[in-house]
Amino acid sequence: MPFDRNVKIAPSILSADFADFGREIQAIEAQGADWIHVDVMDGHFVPNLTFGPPAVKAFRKHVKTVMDVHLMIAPVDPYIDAYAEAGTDILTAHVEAGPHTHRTLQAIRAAGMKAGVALNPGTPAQAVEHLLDLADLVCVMTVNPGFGGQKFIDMTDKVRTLRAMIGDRPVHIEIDGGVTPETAPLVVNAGADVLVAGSAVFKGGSVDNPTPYGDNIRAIRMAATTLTA
Ligand SMILES: O=C(CO)[C@@H](O)[C@H](O)COP(=O)(O)O
Ligand SMILES: [Fe+2]
Repeated sequence: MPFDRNVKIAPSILSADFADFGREIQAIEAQGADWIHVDVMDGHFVPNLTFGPPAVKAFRKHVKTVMDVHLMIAPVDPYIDAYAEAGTDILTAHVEAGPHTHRTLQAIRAAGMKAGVALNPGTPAQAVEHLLDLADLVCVMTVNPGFGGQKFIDMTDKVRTLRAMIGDRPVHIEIDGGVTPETAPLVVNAGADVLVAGSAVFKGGSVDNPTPYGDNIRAIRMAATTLTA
């Protein structure tokens, strides 16, 4: 698969109807989602609990695009094979989740997935500098992880630093948290190419009325690709 530098919108199903994931995934893909973002939380690394490998495997049956799994768990390594087996395309682990992220990223690739590394807002870009040859994606958190619907924390300078560090390597920069048509241009202008959005995509719509999902995705994409440098 050639490296895609265009802006991609990855709706987070954390904001979907938890009783209807299959139809929600179908609806957002039909409405223009590029990737599907799945937030895995363990109630330990973050103060919230969501899904594990069996649920992710069930989502896979509905995902036709790219399944982007964001692990907010510690430890990570014992679960890597289960997420590969569940059909994950991109598996992202936090650099704060353990002392051996280098080994974790190697194991993710060895299991046949693309490897991502995420940074909390308080973690500097330099924390992942030594990992850039092992990563396909760097996820810059623009909220403290654990919940959808939080206010965007401006990490524009970190994104710019990372894009310069990455240079010509084929590494995506994903932004996660508080992405809206107002905040998207800031981070895309700084070098991000993947925008996770939960509340801003799902607001106003439902599986029986999915048109607002498409309107919301288009509004973010339009704002993000109309740059004001
Ligand atoms: O990883 C997380 C939160 O920890 C995210 O993926 C959120 O689910 C994004 O939600 P919004 O901030 O877009 O509502
Ligand atoms: Fe996420």
